[in-house]
Amino acid sequence: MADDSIVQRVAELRRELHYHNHRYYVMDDPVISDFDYDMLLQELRTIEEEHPELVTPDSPTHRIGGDPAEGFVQVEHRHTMLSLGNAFDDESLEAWYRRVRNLLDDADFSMTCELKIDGLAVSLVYEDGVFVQGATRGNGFVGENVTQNLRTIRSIPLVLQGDPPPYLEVRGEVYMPVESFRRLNEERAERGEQLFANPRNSGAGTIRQLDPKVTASRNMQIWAYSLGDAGDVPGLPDHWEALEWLKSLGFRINPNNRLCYTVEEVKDYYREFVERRHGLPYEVDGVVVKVNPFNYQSSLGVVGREPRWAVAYKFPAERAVT
Ligand SMILES: NC(=O)c1cnc(N)c2cc(Br)sc12
Repeated sequence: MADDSIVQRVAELRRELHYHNHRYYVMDDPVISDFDYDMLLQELRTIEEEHPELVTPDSPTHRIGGDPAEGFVQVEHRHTMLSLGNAFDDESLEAWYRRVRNLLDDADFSMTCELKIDGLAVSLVYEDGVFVQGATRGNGFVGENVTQNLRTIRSIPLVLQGDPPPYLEVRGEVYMPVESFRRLNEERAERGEQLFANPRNSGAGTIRQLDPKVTASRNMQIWAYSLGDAGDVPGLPDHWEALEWLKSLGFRINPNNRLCYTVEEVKDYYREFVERRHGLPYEVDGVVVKVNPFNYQSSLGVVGREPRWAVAYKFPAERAVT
């Protein structure tokens, strides 16, 4: 049985490694060298090998879990994963805005503008601040349990910081950075293997294949973009504060998110990113505009599977490069 000093050292190493993991993979702002990080990880691995009774599933040494899965178990989402209505031009964006304003009896309201990431939507469930389940969107009601694959994504926290509630669901988009996609296809071409068509397909394929070691080898990333349900965290007044709170818990939140107060500001944001989109290290296919205050979101509600309080303003389709 390990004595107290070893138990203390293990807890200290885990805290330090989760912290440095957050700094490197979520904040992209490491404060330790790779060598020193590896030394800490190796020290924890050595202790865990000598004291297997100390191993816990959330240990930073256990991101790449067990053997390949036989298949994916289905999971039911506690809160339906909705889809977005689309707008393709300023007129349809303005029509959405007018409809919302009418339904809110001409109240003023702020909106969040967020880049629509061209990846794979996932649901992350945390119990007592520990990552316990990751699932694909599936049909919105039932998805696939891909927990073991998502655990290998370094920008998905295994243990939350701050003071999370006993149950928390977070939604995000996992994606393969463009540079990782290019490198992956280069390697596949050298091996004479079939190439992936685009980062979205290679990212989705990476999450939905059965071997966590393959996922771990492909530098997948995530942008977290909402709570599973605003009701899970009663104290938050609006979506913008929810994003700030998620960031404080250790989630990776897109730095280009912007709070807007008029539809003109939304259009400015959209036009800015029509120009900037191809300079980003990940693919985006539009802007998600959301009514910010949660009380307005709940009074607007959902039609079918689409929230009235959000719209995806899509970027113009581009000529496929043949
Ligand atoms: N920021 C966001 O809300 C966001 C970003 N990227 C996406 N592909 C999606 C999809 C839904 Br549904 S929301 C959302």
